[in-house]
Amino acid sequence: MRWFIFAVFCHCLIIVNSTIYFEERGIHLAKSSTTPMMEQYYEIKKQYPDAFLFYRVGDFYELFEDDAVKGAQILELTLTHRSNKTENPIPMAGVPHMAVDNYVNTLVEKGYKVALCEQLEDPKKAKGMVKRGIIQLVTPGTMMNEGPNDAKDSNYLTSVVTTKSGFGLAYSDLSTGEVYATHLKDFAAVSNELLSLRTREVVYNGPLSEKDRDFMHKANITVSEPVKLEGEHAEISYVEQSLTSNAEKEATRQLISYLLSTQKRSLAHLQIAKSYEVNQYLQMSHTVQNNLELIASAKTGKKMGSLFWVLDKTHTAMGGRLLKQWLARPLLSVEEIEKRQEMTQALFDGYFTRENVIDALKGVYDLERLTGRIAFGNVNARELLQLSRSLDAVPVILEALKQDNSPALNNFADQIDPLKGVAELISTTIVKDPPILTTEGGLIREGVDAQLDRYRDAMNNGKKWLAQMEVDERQKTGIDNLKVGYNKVFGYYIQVSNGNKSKVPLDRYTRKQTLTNAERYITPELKEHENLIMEAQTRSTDLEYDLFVKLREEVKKYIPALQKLGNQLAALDVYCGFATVAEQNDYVKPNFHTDNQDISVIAGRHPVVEKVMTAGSYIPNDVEMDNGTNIFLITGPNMSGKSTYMRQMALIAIMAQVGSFVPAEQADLPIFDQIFTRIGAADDLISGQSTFMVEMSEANDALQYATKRSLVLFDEIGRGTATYDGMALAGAIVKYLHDKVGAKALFATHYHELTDLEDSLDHLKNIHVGATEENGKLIFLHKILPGPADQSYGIHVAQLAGLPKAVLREATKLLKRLEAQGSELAPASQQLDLFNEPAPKVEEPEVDETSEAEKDILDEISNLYLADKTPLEVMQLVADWQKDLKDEK
Ligand SMILES: Nc1ncnc2c1ncn2[C@@H]1O[C@H](COP(=O)(O)OP(=O)(O)OP(=O)(O)O)[C@@H](O)[C@H]1O
Repeated sequence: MRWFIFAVFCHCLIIVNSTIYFEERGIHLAKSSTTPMMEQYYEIKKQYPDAFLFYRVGDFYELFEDDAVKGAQILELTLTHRSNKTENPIPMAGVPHMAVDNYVNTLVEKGYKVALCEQLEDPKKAKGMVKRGIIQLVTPGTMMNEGPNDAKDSNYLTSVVTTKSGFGLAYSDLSTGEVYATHLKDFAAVSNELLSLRTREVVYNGPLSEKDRDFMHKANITVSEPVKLEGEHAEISYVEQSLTSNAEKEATRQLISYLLSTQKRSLAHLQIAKSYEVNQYLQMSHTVQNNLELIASAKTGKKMGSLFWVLDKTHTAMGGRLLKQWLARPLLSVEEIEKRQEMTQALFDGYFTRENVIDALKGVYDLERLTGRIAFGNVNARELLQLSRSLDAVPVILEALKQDNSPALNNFADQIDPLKGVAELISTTIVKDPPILTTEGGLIREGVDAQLDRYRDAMNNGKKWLAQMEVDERQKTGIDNLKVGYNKVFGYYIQVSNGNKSKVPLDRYTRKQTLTNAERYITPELKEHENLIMEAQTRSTDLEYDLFVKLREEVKKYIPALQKLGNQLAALDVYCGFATVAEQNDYVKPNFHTDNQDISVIAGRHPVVEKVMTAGSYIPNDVEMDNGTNIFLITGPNMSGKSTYMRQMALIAIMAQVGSFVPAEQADLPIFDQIFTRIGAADDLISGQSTFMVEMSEANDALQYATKRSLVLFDEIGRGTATYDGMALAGAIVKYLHDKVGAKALFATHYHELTDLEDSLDHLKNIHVGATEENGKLIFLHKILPGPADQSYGIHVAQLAGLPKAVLREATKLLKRLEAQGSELAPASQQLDLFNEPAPKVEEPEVDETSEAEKDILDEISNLYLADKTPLEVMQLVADWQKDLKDEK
């Protein structure tokens, strides 16, 4: 903090007289409007026109011109001018170099890029202008510092290339070095992938239409130009080695080229790209994932209330990130799912094993990101120690896994290399509690390097000599409180309080500094020893840094092994979490069958809804879709639990295919290939479509792309338009799903007329959510029952919501009248046949039965200004109205 205040103070001095500041550093301001320093600045800025240029001057990074104006506003910096002498002063703002990360994060979080320009030589040794250059371009997709983001979030940079047959797409999280590549047919698939990955930045080689640009802007994705790199790059050939598709290779090369050119260093942690196909996993569009609230609540955008919130019992950031990846890409292969299930089951059964593993995992740091920092060259000694402590936890984990009698756990342990050598190397080199800075010594243990030990001896001897000098000088001078001290400006000195000044032997002592209460002196001997100590200190600090770098380089060799270990521990963390959640929430292991698409879930629950309710109050429900039933048409009052029931089915399917246990007493499931939803009124703000348009496009997606192996959830389709339109569309959609698609579908509706479809559609079954009326009050049973609902209770729900009584009375009257007219106009059978014939033209119903007297009274009431009346007058008025009404009858 003190340093920070000092730095800010210094910067103020610069602002007061920047000319002195620059001249002190040997930067002479030219009389003309452009100085050599500014010329250098403009030269560098020219290469990075779309980035904020942070230009290092001494202890500050300076922003100039527009960057300064804009930066000062965003970062709340003081905007000043570089020189008040020139006619056109240059706007300038600065940030202390020690605090630069925060400022860079803020800008990059907002979608900007930052070019960090460093002094590439020691300003004191520089002849003329200090050499400067860009050491890194920080962009939204390459940000490594943990900003406000959760450590459990990945930060992806995605590269997209257009090819003859479609698109190649590759993405990477620079902090962990993971790389994935795929190829896609159309831009819609690309957009969906970008949104699902929550990518922050896309490097794209093709032209963008106005619409696509708008999409990127709304989705908060920064679009960057590809960079062509000269020459061969080991990283590129390493990463792309296992790719076969040209589109994927091209996208990967473009990705790595961009990373290398922005980071300006070798990136030894980039991993071999993993090729994937979107249809290798259970496919869900970004909207479906959002609607089902897999990672975040749709309302708040926060973790709480999502499936991730329920399932995330991980203890490492790596585990959290992996769980998110798994939830977005559930598996299709029963074999692979069952492998995950075996691990979950074994940890579920082995309580003590799990507890021991979890205890050890709590001591494991983010190995994936630590390895990233090692490769990047910005790891410090404390982080290396974190790595070694994490590695110390591995033997404990292995012992726990090996002692368990589960073959799955034993096998898992056999695959793990604890990298003991790395842990030992670090812990025997680095001291127990090293400083954050790597350049000021105090990092390396004694006994590691003989030369370093010699320097340290020299320093210690020197210090001993100083202590002895203090004793000797006290004796010689008779000054009891004489002290030998040290400060950064004057070095070692002898301090004598003012009261003893007269005893100072001025023939030997030279006065150096006067304080209020004391004087400070030096002697030639003192300076001689100071030189010896200082030299030993500088040399030992330099040597320590070299030894540290050597250690870092040594650890670098283990990066692939460390990444593999990080992955294994992350998976183990997720399995332990699955087992814990299953135990705490009473989940069961689902079974899969691949010969048919029958669903049998006994006493299923919604994992999130049950979690926010008081224990035991959630009513479990079955989903039995067999014997050729493909569609459940669900009716029932609002608020009874239709949506919950449908979502519950989808979440159970996803949890099952991820390898988790599920909230049910028993679950026998098929493998779903895709999930489609049309749920609620979650407006799709990114596509800029109207609510009804979104509703129809989502319905269209399902009708076009769903297969017999898909799960479709349609909630109140058609309600976004006029009743008959909506009903007609809903009916037609059900029929199409039934006749042409054959997917498993849950279809909730308020159009009771649709329930008659059961008679004509063999694979459709009516079910409803039970409710009863007691003393005029609606009681929700939340229980799924066979057959259609008898009425919709909409008005009861409106009553629960507290609508004015007058509205409820009027609605009830209208309803009765409409029901009566409905049966007159079209007998039930005819109404239900709506989908085979054009909608009957309905005469506007006559709804106004109010008598003249009633109308007059209502008029009077609405115009009555109560503040003008006394209570007695009001009573009189009411009596008059009663009389009028009686008279009319
Ligand atoms: N099985 C259940 N057990 C207990 N409570 C439930 C159950 N299902 C739903 N609920 C409760 O009822 C509320 C409303 O459920 P839901 O939104 O699913 O109703 P809905 O029938 O879809 O309503 P609408 O037709 O108005 O959309 C839930 O938020 C939950 O509190």
